[in-house]
Order: sequence, then structure tokens, then C-alpha cells
Amino acid sequence: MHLSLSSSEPAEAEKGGERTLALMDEPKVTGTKPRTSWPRKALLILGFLFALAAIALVAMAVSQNKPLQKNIKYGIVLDAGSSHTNLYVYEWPAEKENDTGVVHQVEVCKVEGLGISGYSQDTEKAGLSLQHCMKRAQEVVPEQQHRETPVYLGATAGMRLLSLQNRSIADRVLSAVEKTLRSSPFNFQGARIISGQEEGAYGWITINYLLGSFKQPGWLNFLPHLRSSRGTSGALDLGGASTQITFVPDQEPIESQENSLHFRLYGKNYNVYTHSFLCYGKDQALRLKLASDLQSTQNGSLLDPCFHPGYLRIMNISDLYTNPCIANGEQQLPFTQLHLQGNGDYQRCRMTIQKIFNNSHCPYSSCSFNGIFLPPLQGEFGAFSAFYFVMNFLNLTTEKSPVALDKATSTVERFCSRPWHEVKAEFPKIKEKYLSEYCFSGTYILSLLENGYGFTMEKWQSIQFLGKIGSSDAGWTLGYMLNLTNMIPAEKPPTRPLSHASYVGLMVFCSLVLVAVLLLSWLTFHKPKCLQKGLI
Ligand SMILES: Nc1ccn([C@@H]2O[C@H](COP(=O)(O)OP(=O)(O)OP(=O)(O)O)[C@@H](O)[C@H]2O)c(=O)n1
Ligand SMILES: [Ca+2]
Repeated sequence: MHLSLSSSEPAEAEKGGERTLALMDEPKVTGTKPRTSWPRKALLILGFLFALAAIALVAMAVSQNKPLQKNIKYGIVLDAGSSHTNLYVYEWPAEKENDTGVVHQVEVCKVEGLGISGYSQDTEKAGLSLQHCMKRAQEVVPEQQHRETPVYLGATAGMRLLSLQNRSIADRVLSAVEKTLRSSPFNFQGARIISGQEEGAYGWITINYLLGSFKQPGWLNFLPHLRSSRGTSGALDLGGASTQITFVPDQEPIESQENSLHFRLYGKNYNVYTHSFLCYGKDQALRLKLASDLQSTQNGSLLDPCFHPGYLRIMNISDLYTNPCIANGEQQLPFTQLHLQGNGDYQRCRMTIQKIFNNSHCPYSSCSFNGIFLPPLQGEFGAFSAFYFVMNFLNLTTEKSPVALDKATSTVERFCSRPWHEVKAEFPKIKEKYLSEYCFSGTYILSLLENGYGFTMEKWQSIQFLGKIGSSDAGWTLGYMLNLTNMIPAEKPPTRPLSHASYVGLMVFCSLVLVAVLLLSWLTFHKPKCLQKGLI
């Protein structure tokens, strides 16, 4: 084959001098195996060195970016809600504590029994009830870190109500829980009742921290004027005794001072609207509704459209009137017990619920209800706690697109109309207290969001019902801890435009492109002799 190629070439050789010269340089064909030419050898060596260098570069990048042994810190927050207490353990890498999105939940322990405000008759028990979860926290946090791990307890609306009703009993409950927390090996930082404003604000901080809304991508350092372009999500929290709405409105300034908060986080200013409605959590709202319904009964029996047909409940009237949400009226009632009988009528249920929202006056440009200022709704909203528990039970929470308002309405309507014995048989594992109230709760959520706040058809689509974000529960506790441990800086910590890994990757890529360009240019302009033959 080599021979036949040589024999056909003299004709071509006459066409141009250069080609002729090239042929003349070829080693003489001798019939033995040809030896590899020098340039080809050089190319082979170069190729080998190139491959070696590329492997070394990649290996270096990989080993340099291997995660270092982590120095983990822990923090504990107890959410002492009106219906129950949860203990959360958070962890984060010590060297990154000022970054956003690095703290996450590693444990949640549900305290058995009542919320701490439920122990007003036996305050010591409020402290004892926490012991099991404190033991659990000791197992989760490594022993050598117990002493430096802060523990906080924040009590919400149940304790706010107890404190309004009887300050000294509320203080005794707090002392009892403090005693338990002080006797643990952790670094006790305080047990207190947080205000509704704080509860709303910390819920907003938590979800935006977890969603990464405070994060500005590193490349924005090059374009500082674009930094304010990313929005935050509003926060909707529904508890047993209070409910909070918090978001950044378009309208500025916020008309009512008591609903206005200002934050500077990671170098950006936020003017936040928040309101906490005490007595409008789902348990207290049910009491408000029952108290309102009772006004129109003569004998204490009530046909309640917010419970399933066939459902019966007997309640002591005195239990209904044991807190400041229902101011007076007990004395005038000629009966001591309420006999409630469900008839599962969604439309009527909505009408009875509507009565607990007072829309008769509004001293501002716009209001939610009870004369409370509410600016026009703005942006996306994350709805959590009981908003999530209830909507999740009703299969109305989807990861992708939100369920439309009319579909949510028809689902609740259908659920309410189902006979109680059928519902009970279908969900034998769900606590009867929760299950029997999902019809009321679903209807209440729709009334509150649609009529109370104005999430009608289109706005409804901006609500995402959230249980967890990543591994962390949506709620106020993470925001509370981030604030108390100063983990959210007012100014953006200085950062490099690229992460180390992206930097190394980009450097390798650019080097390879440069080498390729140089090689190609060299080949194009200098045409090494070994290649010239093959090219023509
Ligand atoms: N799987 C669940 C869990 C809870 N609930 C109900 O949801 C309500 C609120 O629960 P939660 O958000 O835990 O309220 P708390 O924090 O206890 O109350 P608050 O924030 O008002 O102090 C309670 O009525 C509870 O009965 C429910 O229906 N289904
Ligand atoms: Ca709560």
C-alpha cells in the first residue's frame, strides 16, 4: 500500500514545488517497517504531557475542594404554642454562620400533652412536660457541645391569652418551664412570651431565609444596581389561638405604624407589613363562632353546619367562656351545656364564620377585618402551620402549581357533606379532635384568606402551602434563633464573586480553551510537515 501511494505521486509532484519538496523529504521506502518520524514522536510526547497535565489539574481541583472536617454548631428552640409545644434542634457549620441558608433543622420533638398555657391549674406540670424532649435533644447534640448550645423558649398566643387573663399564673407557668430548661446541660438563654408582631416577623424571616430570598448571587457584586431585584415571599401562619400575615407591600409608607417593621438584612432594607390576630387561630375562631351561634339558641342545642352530618359534641358553656377572646355573655345563658349536632353544610358554615369578621369600619385606605389596616397583597405567599396541616389533609397542597380556589372550595364542600361515621372509618389513625374539625378548619381557612385578606381567584394562586422547606419546618422558631444569635448580619459579608469550586472549574476550562486556540493557530499557520502530507 505504501508502495502504490509512492508510485502515484510523481504526477502530482509536478504540480507544485512545495509538494515536491515534501515528497523528497520522505524517508526512502525500503520495504522494511517505517520508523516513526520525529515530529510525530514530538506530538505523541506533547499529547501525553497534555493528558497528564489535564489529569493533574482535575485531580488537584477535586482534592482541593474536598469538604474539610466540619465544625458544627447547634441551637435549640422550643415553640410553646397554644395547642402544643415543639422542640427544634438546628445545626450549622461554624465557619459559615453568617451566610444565608446554612442553618437547618436536624430534629423536631413533639411534646406530649397540652400546650404550656393548658397547665394553668397545675403549673409545675408545664415544666415536667418538657423533660422527654429535652432528653431527646441531649441525644441529638454531641455531649461535648451541650454547654455551648443555646436553648430558647418562646411562648405564643396561648400564653398571651393566659397572661391577659391572669398574669401571675402565666408567670408561674414560665417559671416552671424555666426550671426544667435551666436544669438541662444546655446554655439556657430565656423563656418568654413573644409578641404577635415578633411571631409574624420571625415567620417571615424563617421562610425567606430557607427559600434563599435574601441570597444575592455572587455575580451581582459586579452589578450592584440589580441587587434589589429579587423579591421576598409573604408569610401566613395559622395557629390554634392566633394567625399572622406578614409581607413586603408595594405601597410605602405603611399607613399604620403598629403594623410596620423595618429590617436591614444582608445589606438590603425591607419595609415589612405584619399583623397578628389574637383569637383568630383555628381553635379560638371556632370558639368565637360557637359563642356567636349560641346567641340564637334557646335551649343549648345547636345544629352546626361546620361539622359532619351525624357528628355530636357536648361542651360545657363555662369552658367556652374561659378566656378573653369571648368577653361576656355567659351569665345571660339559661343553660350550662352546649349540645352540638353537625349537618355538614359548607355554604351555611361559611355564613356563620363570616359573622366573626367585623367589616363595619375601616379607618385606613383598606382593611382586612375588625378595622385592621391591610395594604394591597403583593407577591408570593408561603402558608404554614395549620394552613398546611388542614390543606394537606384535604389533598389541596401540591408541589407544582397551586390548586385553584374553586377546586379548593368544592373539595371542602364535598368533605363537609360526608357523614361522620364514614369519615371516621376512612381515617381511623387521625386524632378525633383534628379529624372532626377539618370541615370547620377548611371552611375557616377559605373564609379568612378569601374574605378576610382578599385572596380571591387570581391572588389565591400566589399562595403555596408549605410544611417544610428542605429539612426545616416552616414556622417562626428558626428566624427567632437567627436573630438572637446574630446570625443575620445587617450588611452583606464580603464575598468573592465565584465560589472556590466554580473558580477552579472556570480556570481549568479557560486554560484548556487557550491551549486549544494556541494549538489550532500553530497548526494553521505553521503546518508541521508531518501533517502537510495528510492535508493535501
Ligand atoms: N395534623 C394536625 C396538627 C395540628 N392541627 C391543629 O392545628 C392547629 C394549630 O396548630 P399549631 O400551628 O401547632 O398551633 P399552636 O402553635 O399550638 O398555636 P399558636 O401558634 O396560636 O400559639 C391546632 O388547632 C391543632 O389542633 C391539625 O388540625 N392537624
Ligand atoms: Ca404556632
